[in-house]
Amino acid sequence: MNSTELVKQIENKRSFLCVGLDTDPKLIPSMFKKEVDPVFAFNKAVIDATADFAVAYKPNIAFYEAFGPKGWESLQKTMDYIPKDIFTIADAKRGDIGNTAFMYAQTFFDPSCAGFNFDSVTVAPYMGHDSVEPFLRFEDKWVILLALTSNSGSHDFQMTKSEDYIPMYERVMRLAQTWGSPEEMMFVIGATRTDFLQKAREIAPDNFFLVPGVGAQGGSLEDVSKYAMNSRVGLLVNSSRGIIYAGDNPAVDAKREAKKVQEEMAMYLDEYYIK
Ligand SMILES: O=c1ccn([C@@H]2O[C@H](COP(=O)(O)O)[C@@H](O)[C@H]2O)c(=O)[nH]1
Repeated sequence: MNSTELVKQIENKRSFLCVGLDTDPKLIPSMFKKEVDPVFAFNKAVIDATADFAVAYKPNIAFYEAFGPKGWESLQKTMDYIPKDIFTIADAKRGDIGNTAFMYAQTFFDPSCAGFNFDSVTVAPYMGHDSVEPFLRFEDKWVILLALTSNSGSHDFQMTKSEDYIPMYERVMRLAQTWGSPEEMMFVIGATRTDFLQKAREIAPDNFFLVPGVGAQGGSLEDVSKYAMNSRVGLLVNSSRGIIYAGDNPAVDAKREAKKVQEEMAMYLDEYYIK
């Protein structure tokens, strides 16, 4: 999916919500446990309940690969079920030397390999340009590079400053913009980093940001919208647990939560989105 299609979808749905499919078999409500594939049955119910309010789905790959072939199969069925006009993110946080990185890219982008056809994959920048470039070889696919993450450990490396006083996350964002255009590269900026949202937008004015950390992690949707929206919206805000585990019945509970977030987003689009 290209950025024009993504922005159009955001405008039509008045939403920049990404629903995280972090499906933990232990947390699936009992009504799904009798199904042949409880993970897929649950995801299907969540997708049915939230597709009107979401512009993206983000299965976190850890929740699927932990269960081997069965998990990969649940992921494949989930991907096949997601409506084709909705953006998809493989939250895999990959990163390795070039030839290995290309294999990872094929895994998620080339349907003739593992069968997946994700729009994007999250990538760790630590190994540098040749570990990211293989993901950029695929047309209309996106790299989502970790920049300033939502966890407390983000201080350990991402905030450290070199002799020129530039924090690591800023160096990553500036250099990575020389590797790929805003049409193929997004950055992960945690919603919990309110104090840096404005700075991140200053560093990368045109890139989309994938923003995890609202909902269960407590980040403010209003601050994200106020400080990081750009003239093409430029935001995909993720909520996983806050939506998918909102109650025992996704058709009611996940729907209610997704609708609530979408309505708040529509308000912020009115207030902060200046084309
Ligand atoms: O900085 C980051 C990068 C990725 N994540 C991922 O996003 C979701 C958040 O889930 P919630 O349940 O809404 O907290 C999850 O898949 C994380 O691995 C992140 O939280 N922070």
